[in-house]
Amino acid sequence: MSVAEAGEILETEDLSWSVGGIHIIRGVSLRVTQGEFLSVIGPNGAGKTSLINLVSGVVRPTAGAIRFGRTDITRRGPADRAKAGIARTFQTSSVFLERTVLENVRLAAQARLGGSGSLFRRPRRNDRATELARDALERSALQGVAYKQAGELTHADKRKLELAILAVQRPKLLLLDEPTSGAAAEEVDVLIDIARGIHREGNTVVMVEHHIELVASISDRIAVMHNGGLLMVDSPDVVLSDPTVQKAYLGEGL
Ligand SMILES: Nc1ncnc2c1ncn2[C@@H]1O[C@H](COP(=O)(O)OP(=O)(O)OP(=O)(O)O)[C@@H](O)[C@H]1O
Repeated sequence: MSVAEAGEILETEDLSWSVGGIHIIRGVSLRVTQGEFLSVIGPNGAGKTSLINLVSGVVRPTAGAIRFGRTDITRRGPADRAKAGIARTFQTSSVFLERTVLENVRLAAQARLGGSGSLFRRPRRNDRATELARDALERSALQGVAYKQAGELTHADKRKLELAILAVQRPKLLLLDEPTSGAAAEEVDVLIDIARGIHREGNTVVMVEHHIELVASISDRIAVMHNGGLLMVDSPDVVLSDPTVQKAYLGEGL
């Protein structure tokens, strides 16, 4: 059965990445199902961000393959992968700091709707892109700062804006690398709720995140990384009750 028939949107096969003779990712074979919320956990330096970098095309593997649907994307660059429908959080280049929050999300909406050379025209109150943008702002708890310049936002609001921009793009696969990092405790739940909302709209999400309880509450499956390899991939219940995982998160190391 092909990957697409099995309902898988992403498959990494024996994926490895070395830099200067150091093995950072070691033989990771992972399958992500269409519509799934998969979280990636693991100790600092386990290789979680590197895996996201490999899938989004920021770095190229030294061995192994990556398939997106039926297509082998192993040798494709990040722009090509983005076009194919893979989006990730850290693409700060998609945030225009001197434009308002609403304009930023509206530009993303307009790009999705097939806007061409008119991206910078003045937003009209009732056009479709503005409607989509307002909706995304509401779901991301950003209505109150819609007319603020993106560069003036608090850290947490910037993270919300990144999520709102991604949400409005409706990517086929959304890669979230620690969407709550640097956010104050009271904002963490809000950010995770936004991620949950994006998933509920039918998006496939792969999220790297340190807040284990939140990860467990939101994920269909959890992948545990350690030392560049994949330790296990299973349901939150199975993963969190695993003695090795418990040991790792109690700080005793593996
Ligand atoms: N470009 C690079 N060159 C050399 N080493 C790198 C490079 N990128 C990552 N590493 C190393 O690879 C290892 C894995 O890093 P990575 O950032 O993927 O881990 P992580 O699981 O995301 O960690 P954290 O939870 O701390 O963000 C680390 O030891 C890191 O120093």
